[in-house]
Amino acid sequence: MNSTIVVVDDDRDYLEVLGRKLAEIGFRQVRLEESSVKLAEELEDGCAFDLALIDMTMPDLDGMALLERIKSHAPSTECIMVTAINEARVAVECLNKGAYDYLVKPVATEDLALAIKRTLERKRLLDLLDLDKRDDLPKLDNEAPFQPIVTQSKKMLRILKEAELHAGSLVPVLITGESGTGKELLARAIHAASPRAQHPFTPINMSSLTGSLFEAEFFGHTKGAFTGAESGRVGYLEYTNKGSLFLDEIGDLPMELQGKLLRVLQDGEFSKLGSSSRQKVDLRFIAATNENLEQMMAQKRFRKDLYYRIRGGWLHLPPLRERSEDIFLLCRKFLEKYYDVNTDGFIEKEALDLLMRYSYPGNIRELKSILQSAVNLARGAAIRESHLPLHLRTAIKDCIEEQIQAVDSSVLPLAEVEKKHILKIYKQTGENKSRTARLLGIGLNTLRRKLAGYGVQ
Ligand SMILES: Nc1ncnc2c1ncn2[C@@H]1O[C@H](COP(=O)(O)OP(=O)(O)OP(=O)(O)O)[C@@H](O)[C@H]1O
Repeated sequence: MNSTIVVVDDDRDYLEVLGRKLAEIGFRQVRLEESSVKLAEELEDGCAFDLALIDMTMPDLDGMALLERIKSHAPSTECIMVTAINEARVAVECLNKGAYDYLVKPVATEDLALAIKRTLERKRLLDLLDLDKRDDLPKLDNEAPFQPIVTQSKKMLRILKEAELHAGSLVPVLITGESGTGKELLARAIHAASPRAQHPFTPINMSSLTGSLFEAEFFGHTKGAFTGAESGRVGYLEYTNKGSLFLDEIGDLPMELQGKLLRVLQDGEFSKLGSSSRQKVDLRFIAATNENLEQMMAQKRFRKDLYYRIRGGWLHLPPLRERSEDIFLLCRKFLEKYYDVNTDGFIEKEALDLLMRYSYPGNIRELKSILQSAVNLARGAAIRESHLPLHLRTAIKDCIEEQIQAVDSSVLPLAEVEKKHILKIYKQTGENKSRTARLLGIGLNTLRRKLAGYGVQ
C-alpha cells in the first residue's frame, strides 16, 4: 500500500516486530525510528507522513509530547498511540490531544490492520474536505499513474487530486462526463495509483450485456454447465480478484440486470454457473457513464440502491470546450509521434486557431481523430487549415457568422436577444434542459421558467 507510515519506539526489537507486521499487512513505505527527538525535528522541517504509530514511553521526548509537536507542525499526519499500559485516563488524554486511536501492547496484527484502516480512511475524508476549501492547486503525491492524462486545467488538476485520494481506499468510484472526456483513462489511473495496481484492471462494457450473458460473463461456468460448455471458463469476477472492475457505460445496463449487479457489489460472492459452491472475491469497483443517472432514477430507469452503492466517490470530468487551455497540450501529445513538437512549425497558426475555437462534441476522442486524419493528409508537412475536416471548418464559419449577427442584433431589446440565445442553445443540445442550463451557466429552474415564458414546455 502506498501510504507513508512512521513507527517511533526506543525499543529496537519492538520496532522490528511492528515493521514486520506492517509489511505483512501490505505497507511498503514504512520508516522505523528509534529517536522521537530526531523525528520531531524532521517534522518541524516540513517532513510529513500519512500516519505515525507512536510509543508512549520514550526517553527525552515521550509519546504525548511528540503527539503535541506533530499536531502543531504536521497536523495532516494522523497518529495512533501504542502503549504498554492499558489505562483509560491516558487513552482519553491522547485522543483529546488529537490522536485518532490507542493500541495496547502486544498488538495483534488484525487489530493493527483495523486501526490503521480506520485512521487512513478518516485521513482520506479529511483530505477530501480540505480540497474543497483550498484555493491553491493541490499536488499529487504520486504523479506517475496520472501521467497519461494530459491537462493543465485547474478543474482537472483538482479532480486528479480527488481521484488520488479515492485511489488509496476501497470506495467504489463513479466517473461521469460526456463521451470522450477520458473516463476510462481516469479509471485506469485510479487503479494504477491504488494498492491493487499489480492485479488486473478489467473494463466491461455494460451496454453489451444481455440477461443470459451477464451471469456467464461475470460468474464464469463449469464444464458441462450448459449445452455447448465443453470446458470451464473463468468469469470477470474471478479473473479480476484483488484488482479493479471497470463498469463502463453503467447507465446502459438494462433494468433487469441492475439487481443482479447490485447483489454482486453487496455480497462480493458468487457461484459459477453449474456449481453450487460460493466463491468470495476481493474487488474494487469503478463505474462510468455519460448518462445523467439522477434523471434516470427519477424516470425509474436506474435503481436508487445501485446508484448509491456505486457512488462512493464521484468524479465529473468537464467537456473539452470547458478546458480549452488543454487543446494545445493535447495536440502536442497526439502529434509528438509524427512531428518535432518542440519547433513551432508542426501546425500552422490558422489551423491551430480553428482547433482552438472548435467545440468538440466528441471531446478528446474527436480531437485525437481529427489530428490523426490531418497527419495522413499533411504527409509529413505542417498541418494546414485544409487538412482539417470540413465539418469543423464549417462549424467555425457558422459560429463566426452567428457572432456577427449577434452584433447586428444589438438593436434588439435585451430580452429578445436573451430569448434567441437561450432557444438556440436549447435546440443545439437536442432540447436537453440540464445541458442547456449548464452551458448557459444558469440554474435549471431559471431555465424552466424562461422556457415556459417563451411558451416552450
Ligand atoms: N487528458 C487526456 N490526455 C490524453 N489523452 C486523453 C485524455 N483524455 C482522453 N484521452 C484520450 O481520448 C480517448 C477517449 O478517452 P476515454 O476512452 O477514456 O473516454 P471516455 O470518457 O471513457 O469515453 P466514452 O464515454 O465514449 O467511453 C482515448 O484515446 C484517451 O486515451
